[in-house]
Amino acid sequence: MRASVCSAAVVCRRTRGPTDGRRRRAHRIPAGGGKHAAGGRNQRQLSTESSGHLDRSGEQATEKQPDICSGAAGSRMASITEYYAGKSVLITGATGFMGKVLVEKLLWSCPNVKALYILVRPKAGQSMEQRVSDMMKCKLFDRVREANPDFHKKIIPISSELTQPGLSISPEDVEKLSACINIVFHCAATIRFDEPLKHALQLNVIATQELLSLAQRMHHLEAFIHISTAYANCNRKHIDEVIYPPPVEPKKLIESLEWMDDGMVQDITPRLIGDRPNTYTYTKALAEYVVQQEQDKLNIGIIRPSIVGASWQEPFPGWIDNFNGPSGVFIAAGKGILRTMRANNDAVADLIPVDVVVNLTLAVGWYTAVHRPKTTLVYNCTSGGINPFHWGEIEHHVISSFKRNPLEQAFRRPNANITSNYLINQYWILVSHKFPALIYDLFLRLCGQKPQMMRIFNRLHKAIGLLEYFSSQDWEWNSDNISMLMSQLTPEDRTMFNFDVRQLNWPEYIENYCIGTKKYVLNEDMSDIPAARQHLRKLRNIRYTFNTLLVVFIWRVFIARSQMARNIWYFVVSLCFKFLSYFRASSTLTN
Ligand SMILES: CCCCCCCCCCCCCCCCCCCC(=O)SCCNC(=O)CCNC(=O)[C@H](O)C(C)(C)COP(=O)(O)OP(=O)(O)OC[C@H]1O[C@@H](n2cnc3c(N)ncnc32)[C@H](O)[C@@H]1OP(=O)(O)O
Ligand SMILES: NC(=O)C1=CN([C@@H]2O[C@H](COP(=O)(O)OP(=O)(O)OC[C@H]3O[C@@H](n4cnc5c(N)ncnc54)[C@H](OP(=O)(O)O)[C@@H]3O)[C@@H](O)[C@H]2O)C=CC1
Repeated sequence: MRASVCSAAVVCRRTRGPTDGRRRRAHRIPAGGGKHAAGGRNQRQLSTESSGHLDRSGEQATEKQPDICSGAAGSRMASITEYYAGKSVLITGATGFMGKVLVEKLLWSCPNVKALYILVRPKAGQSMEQRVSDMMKCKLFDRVREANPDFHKKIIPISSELTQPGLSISPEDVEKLSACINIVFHCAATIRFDEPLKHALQLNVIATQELLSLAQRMHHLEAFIHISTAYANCNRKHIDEVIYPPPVEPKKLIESLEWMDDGMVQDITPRLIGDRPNTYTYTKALAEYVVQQEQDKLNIGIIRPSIVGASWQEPFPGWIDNFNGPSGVFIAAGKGILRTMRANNDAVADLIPVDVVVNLTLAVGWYTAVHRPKTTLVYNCTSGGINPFHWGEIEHHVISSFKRNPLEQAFRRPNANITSNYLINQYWILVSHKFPALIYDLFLRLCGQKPQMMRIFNRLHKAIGLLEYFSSQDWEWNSDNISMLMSQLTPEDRTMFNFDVRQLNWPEYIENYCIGTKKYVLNEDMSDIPAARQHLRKLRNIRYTFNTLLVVFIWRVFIARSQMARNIWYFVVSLCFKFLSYFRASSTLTN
């Protein structure tokens, strides 16, 4: 029994589980027809688990798993903060967008967490140590740094390249992790939509399998939390909190791809992914299945966030550090480059702030470890069913926000036209993207510079093409498990680990999101806004002048070629003249 696990909770052995008061009141959680009963797992696995987890080689781990539960009447569950006190946590993908926010929130809200082990690889000429040190200097960690300047001592980097056998973790590190880790959060993945299948499979599926094997060697593991995506099953319109049968048995796919060269894999990829739009969603679906396969040996929770956006509240509103998902679209629109896109104005834009996902993740870690649900619980972390907001509304708020807080050196004034009609979109691409790009590149050539706008648009069209699948249709996610989890939290936890998106004010969120892209992705200074506004005014005047010249030019061409155009022109001019004379005469009379 580990007294340090939590001060207020009753710490009890698993063998006591089923007879324990709170556990007997098993939660029946509706999840797409499947029944999950918290506590039931104890009964089912009593004989194995009361004598410790089996490791991969079948040897029994020496120590029994501690279990926290509310036992006798009058005792209470550990709060989330209390639960993480004294715990050692393993995080993959900690250098990524979501991982960083998870690390920050753990350090902030669970200051007594014992250690955060993070799997990191050297990258882009930077050593693992250098990367972690840079990460901790990031503005995201300001409040943590202020509260505890030594916070970095809790972060223990472990060198790991997830695509390598055994995750390329040294035997010493494996020993270390096996001995101390209590909770695993698996966030690492390739989230690229154009990832070759072999690589996506390697990282999203095989690395997950490797991590699960490592987890089984951890003597004190209480929960394994896997981050999936709400779009893993985007080939369905209604998505329950269940794991659907995989499109193919992962083991068979892995074996088949092993002997194929890259060209062959590329050829069969469309056939394999079928009605999914990319290798990302396909491999994430396979990963869910792979994770679920271990549910008899591990306490597992799966979180499926939808489109993860900037932070809503924590550590401050609008934190974002990448171009993924909608962020790149917002920036391109704010720069006045992107002016048309295929999206359904009336479809729900299922954005979810990153801090909501992280708060839910920590709550799921707590719930999975403390309640030990009988089977893997899936949490659809979405906003559309609870507080819907639509792409048309997003477009309106993004554009108006960037007009109020413009980005520096915009190409054109922000203005957008989203449509679900292919032909209309093609028309606007021609008129609003290609034509201005051609003119600008011509201008650059005349100035002796290298043309660049057409190249930028080609890249943008490729990126947008990959996103349109998600912005052109609606999905409906069941989120009963989220509601169930919320009902399990104390009022304090509900505030500190807030994942209730009913409170989210979308226009305010979008405004902060746009400002966040300016400040943290583009590193632009807010003090430059007056100059940026001045630049937009200049662009507007250029546009008016250009439009006027264009009309005059076209009209001149018509007049030169058509008698009818000349007649209309004389008629309009004489009409204007008559009006002017009339107004002059009437104003002379009144004076
Ligand atoms: C008309 C305007 C109206 C505005 C309002 C309407 C809004 C509609 C928005 C619709 C958005 C829909 C979003 C749906 C997202 C669904 C998400 C599903 C949820 C998930 O589970 S996963 C997370 C999402 N994943 C992604 O978003 C990844 C997508 N990205 C890619 O797959 C690749 O990046 C891409 C697009 C294929 C490009 O590849 P490549 O050309 O190789 O470029 P790199 O990625 O290597 O990037 C090079 C360099 O450029 C930067 N970059 C990337 N994207 C952009 C961008 N859009 N604009 C500017 N710069 C960009 C990137 O950071 C790299 O910079 P470095 O400095 O690192 O070199
Ligand atoms: N962003 C989104 O909109 C959504 C994300 N998700 C899921 O959330 C999770 C986190 O996503 P997000 O933070 O946005 O993704 P990021 O791309 O920002 O982060 C990915 C993380 O995985 C790590 N990683 C990738 N390849 C390797 C490798 N070969 N070896 C070691 N580490 C590696 C990256 O490390 P490095 O820094 O070294 O590259 C990085 O830390 C993913 O599982 C994703 O599927 C789900 C729904 C939406």
